Amino acid sequence: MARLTPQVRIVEVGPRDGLQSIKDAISTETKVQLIQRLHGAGLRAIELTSVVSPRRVPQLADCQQVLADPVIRELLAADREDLRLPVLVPNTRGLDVAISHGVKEVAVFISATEGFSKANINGTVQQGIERARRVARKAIDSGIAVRGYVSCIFVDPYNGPTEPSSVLRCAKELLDMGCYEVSLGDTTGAGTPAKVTSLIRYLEKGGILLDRLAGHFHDTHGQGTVNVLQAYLCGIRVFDASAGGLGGCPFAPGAKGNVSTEDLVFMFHNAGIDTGINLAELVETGKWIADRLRQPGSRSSQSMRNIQPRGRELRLPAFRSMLYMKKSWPRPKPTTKNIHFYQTGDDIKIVLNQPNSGNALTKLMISELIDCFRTHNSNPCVSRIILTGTGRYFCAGLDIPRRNGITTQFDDLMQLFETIDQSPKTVIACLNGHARGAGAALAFVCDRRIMVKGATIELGETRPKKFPGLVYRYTGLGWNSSTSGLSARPINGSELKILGLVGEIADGQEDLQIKLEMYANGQDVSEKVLVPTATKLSIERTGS
Ligand SMILES: CC(C)(COP(=O)([O-])OP(=O)([O-])OC[C@H]1O[C@@H](n2cnc3c(N)ncnc32)[C@H](O)[C@@H]1OP(=O)([O-])[O-])[C@@H](O)C(=O)NCCC(=O)NCCSC(=O)C[C@@](C)(O)CC(=O)[O-]
Repeated sequence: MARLTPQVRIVEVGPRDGLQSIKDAISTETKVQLIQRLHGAGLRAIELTSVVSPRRVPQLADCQQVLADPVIRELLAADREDLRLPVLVPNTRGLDVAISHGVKEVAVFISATEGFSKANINGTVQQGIERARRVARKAIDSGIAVRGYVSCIFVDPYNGPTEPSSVLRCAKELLDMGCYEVSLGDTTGAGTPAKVTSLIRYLEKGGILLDRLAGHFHDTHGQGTVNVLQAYLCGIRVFDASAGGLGGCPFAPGAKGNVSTEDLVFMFHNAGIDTGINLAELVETGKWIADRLRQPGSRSSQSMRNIQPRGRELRLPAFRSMLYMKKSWPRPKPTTKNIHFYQTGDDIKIVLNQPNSGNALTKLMISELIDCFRTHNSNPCVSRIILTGTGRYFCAGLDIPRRNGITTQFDDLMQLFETIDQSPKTVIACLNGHARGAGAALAFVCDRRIMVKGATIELGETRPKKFPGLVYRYTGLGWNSSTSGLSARPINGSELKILGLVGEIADGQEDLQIKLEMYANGQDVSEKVLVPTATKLSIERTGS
């Protein structure tokens, strides 16, 4: 059995499936721009068009102009393994046209059912298989990759329910003829999660490997995303989708658009599963094309138009916990010497990286942190910001060079605290080690805290001035006898947990990462740590 990875690959079919059944003429320029924007949003598999009978699909009659456009030619010429730009072809004639434009991948398509096969390609299922085999043979001989579709996996619009054995037969034929992957087309959108599970299990038992399958769900009954989720849970990792939820086959009456790419990306990112796609740019593109074609667009783009990006309102904790798995934190983002930052899904992790000085905050570090928070505070695709450090300290306080007084640094620090406090995201301090003075206040400015066992927090002040004063403001605690004792001594995690100031205590650094992920996923979150933000309280300087 193939080893399953959490990552998914999304194949954007908007420029072909999304547009093919739209009646009003769409200019070649708009089609090219759509492809360009999708590529710009991070999509790395885009079905460009189809080379089919222009009488049958008039909307794509300009396929050759699309392929000959300089923008598309440049994309096709790019020698990049991570970029797949298939073109749908029904026969070797279509393949020849595709090859003449430098296309490196084609998609062949057959139906599992006779009624749709006749309507779609004017031939039987068997004739469709033979045509596809001729295309695949010639393509592979010419060094062109071939992807395959099986349509009507659940229901045929003319014949009714589909026999799973026909789907199995077609999938096997496509793989045998050399398709590297078979996309299962729920052409009519009749699928439900139960049907999805049952068919995938059936195909698996029939000898088809899950990593050779993709899901292609239409959203006729609003089941698109839930079918994708179900297929994901069954082990499928490749999904076709269309920006703006456009689409449908002109030969499948009643069928609606493909599941929208924005909704899939939104769902996967909320589950901590990276797609490599920039959701904000994708939403813009989905809105742009839907508006141009006077279509309603995807649910995600409709809701994200009016977003008040209070991170936690965008989260779907149930999905996150259903799909819980250990995350990787890939690709260090442009980073400075002092601060590293990483992104996975909708989470940003900021790591203070000056372990030799206990991550004490220099003027430069404070300004870098302010920039970093400002950038992510305004990004609607980020839900949580996690602040942590390397070494024995989370943060040992302020690093004040002799020649500078504390005053300028304190002003900067206040600005940082204000920026964090006013962040619309959920900010979690993940205390990898001790926090002292300004470092302790930094932890308390965050919405939530988790810490490693053995770490302590020490404000280093005995009077409600400066850092203790800030802490009481940010946490909403009053200066009373039970909390005033926090100021003068190192306090351990257990004590802070009793006071409701820390959500979780981890047994070690590895456990801290696991607890962080579970905590961020909304698992076992105590309401006690959802402290009120200080923006409701006035932030005053409490002394210098
Ligand atoms: C399959 C054929 C070509 C058979 O076509 P045919 O009707 O059997 O007759 P033909 O082979 O003699 O060709 C008919 C006309 O098409 C021309 N022709 C023939 N081939 C080409 C070509 N490659 N490029 C451009 N033109 C072509 C050919 O020259 C002739 O022109 P005419 O003499 O009428 O002026 C035709 O029925 C056809 O093009 N059907 C369109 C199929 C289609 O695009 N369907 C939608 C895509 S499939 C889909 O949506 C499902 C999927 C993949 O998304 C997954 C899912 O959701 O399930």
